[in-house]
Amino acid sequence: MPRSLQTPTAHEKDIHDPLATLRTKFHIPADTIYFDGNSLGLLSETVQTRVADTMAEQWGNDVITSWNKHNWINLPLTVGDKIARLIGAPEGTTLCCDSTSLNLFKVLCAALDINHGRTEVLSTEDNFPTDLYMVQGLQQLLGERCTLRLVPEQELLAAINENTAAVLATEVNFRTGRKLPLAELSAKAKAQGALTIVDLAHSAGAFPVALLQHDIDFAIGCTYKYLNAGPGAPAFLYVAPKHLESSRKPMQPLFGWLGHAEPFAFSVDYAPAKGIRQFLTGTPPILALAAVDAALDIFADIDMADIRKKSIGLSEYWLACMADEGLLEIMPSISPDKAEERGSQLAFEHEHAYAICQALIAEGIIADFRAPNYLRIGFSALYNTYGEVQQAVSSLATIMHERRYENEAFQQRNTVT
Ligand SMILES: Cc1ncc(COP(=O)(O)O)c(C=O)c1O
Ligand SMILES: Nc1c(O)cccc1C(=O)C[C@H](N)C(=O)O
Repeated sequence: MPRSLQTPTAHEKDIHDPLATLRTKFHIPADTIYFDGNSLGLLSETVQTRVADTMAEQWGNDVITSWNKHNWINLPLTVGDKIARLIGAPEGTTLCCDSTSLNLFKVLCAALDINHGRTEVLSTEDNFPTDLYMVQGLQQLLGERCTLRLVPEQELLAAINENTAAVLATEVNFRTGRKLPLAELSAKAKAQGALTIVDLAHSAGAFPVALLQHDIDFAIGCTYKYLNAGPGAPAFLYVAPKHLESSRKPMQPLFGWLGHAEPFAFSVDYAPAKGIRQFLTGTPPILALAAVDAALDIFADIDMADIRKKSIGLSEYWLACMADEGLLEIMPSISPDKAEERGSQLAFEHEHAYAICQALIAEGIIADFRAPNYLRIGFSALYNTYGEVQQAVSSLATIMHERRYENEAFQQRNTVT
């Protein structure tokens, strides 16, 4: 059925939005409409206050006693447990630490070790590059014990076979927004004796995830997108309970002292801590972790199903507005047509996508560009409104009709796009 605007209006949709009040928790920059929460989520007052307090009270006044007094030492685990609730993971299986890239390295090693008769990491050609680079780096280290096979995303399921040690899949494609069917992926992997490693960078906080239910072996992801924990905030890592329970030797090779069974014994030889703690490496970045902790508090009373519902509502409305303006013919969507097959973003193709994005930014509408020629729009159910969608698409229409992308100033490339 063709999408059409009809009723209710954006204003009516906003009035009836059950999540509408959450927007007031966020700092919305003046004269800005922000559709880039899929790259960097917005700052909330909750985070700002907690970081200021952690700095002034805990670091400032309680200084080193805070490791015990404020339980800093266990923050990667307590924050990890809060993330666990959003990704369908049980307590004690998730850590908040390091970057997504580093965490991937750790779980890749664990997966190859568990499935040690096999060497193949199977992934998609269009995966986020850092995921592929981490495998390539590991390959350099392990030689023949690690191989990488890349297939087109739509062939991933069929490509899993008896040689596959681990399937490495990003649930939501960072360019197209296509959402892979984790349940089917996991079932096929299990049937072939392969393990699953899932990158949830564009999933956590964007819609419900059910890691345990889908029997996923390992997961990683970041907290600075839909979880709004701030630029470079620590990432997360999940290991299925069955692997944590059955491990008899260190599961990963980065033997940091805080992953040791007794870090304050300061012994010469490494012995891994029990459970998920052994995936820790060095001293946690407390200020950044405090930000993640506070950012997660915003999700405490929210049903992730409501977030998903609104995210779909916003993206469908965006498409309806574009259809109404006649924009989909000149900049077609490269995202799946069915909302259930998308994450929380849309992407559109146009040869001048970069300049179009810059022209939008000049109007205070922040989206982003991804090479080679895609305009990406990320929807955050916590703070975006239907009114913003309407206004942004109307500006986009003006930019396209006036061909503002031909302006040279909008064609100058920045280092970070
Ligand atoms: C799918 C995916 N994985 C990983 C990353 C980034 O990893 P890191 O946190 O190590 O920079 C991103 C975005 O930057 C991403 O989109
Ligand atoms: N992590 C980023 C950064 O440090 C600078 C600029 C952008 C990012 C991103 O998160 C990119 C993002 N993963 C993407 O989907 O394109």
